[in-house]
Amino acid sequence: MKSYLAAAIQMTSVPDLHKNLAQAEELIDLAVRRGAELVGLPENFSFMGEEQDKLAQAEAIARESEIFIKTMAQRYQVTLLGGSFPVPVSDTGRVYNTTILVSPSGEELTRYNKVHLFDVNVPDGNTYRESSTVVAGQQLPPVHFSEHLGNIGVSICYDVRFPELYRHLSDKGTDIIFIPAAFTAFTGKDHWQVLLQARAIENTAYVIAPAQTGNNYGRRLTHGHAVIIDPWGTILADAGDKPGIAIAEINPSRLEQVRRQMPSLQHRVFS
Ligand SMILES: O=C(O)CNC(=O)[C@H](CS)NC(=O)CCC(=O)C(=O)O
Repeated sequence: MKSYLAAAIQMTSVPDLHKNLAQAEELIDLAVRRGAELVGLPENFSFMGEEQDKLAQAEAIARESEIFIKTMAQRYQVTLLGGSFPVPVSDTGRVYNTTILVSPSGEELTRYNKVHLFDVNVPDGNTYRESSTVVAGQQLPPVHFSEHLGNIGVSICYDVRFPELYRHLSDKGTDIIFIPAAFTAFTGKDHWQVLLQARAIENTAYVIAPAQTGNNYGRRLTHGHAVIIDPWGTILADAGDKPGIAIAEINPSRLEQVRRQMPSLQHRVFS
């Protein structure tokens, strides 16, 4: 594993596929011009809108999102996480909430369907029923083993509240955890940073968390603050609340140093 720059992209995705893909390419271009070799897009990067609109356009969103991710990875010669996008599940009328990691040659390295669905009545009065349109994934997320970039584990948004998923990634040797998200503004202000730092600290791993921000559609407000966090829990970069990027160095000697200073993974009793 070498030292390199990684970027977490922050977007305000709207109910317009082509607008979102154009915004995503601009931000990938920015990240690459600043030297990033590993880049992540947020959850639902290619479409944020009413659930019924998303379902109606799911075939096109799925097809174009996947082509877009592979084309961008090749065009910009980066390893790219396609945050998440809907993928129709036959005979259900619903979709998976899916993320893929793609190599600079356009090859799919890993694929994961979000396991934990956001069915929550948020105290601000908004109700979320992700399971009404999304089929839950049935498999733990995969880890991609990379000689150059380190071992990369993936997850999506609401997963961040379930530490057992990350302990699984950690057991598989994960050095870098992706957590692309579209956190609500209401929960995000109190929980987002704390949860991300906890996942980084308890697994002594880097966390790369691309995010949605601002007013996506209707009354949907997302929290922003795409971040990159080091294995000590220090926030290395924060994209604030406007579309943009958080960019920071992923450094194997820092990883090794923190794992030496805080060997908690070696002190587990119940494993
Ligand atoms: O809403 C959309 O348009 C797209 N879908 C999402 O943004 C997903 C599923 S509803 N959001 C989350 O999982 C938020 C979790 C969260 O905010 C928390 O855990 O507090």
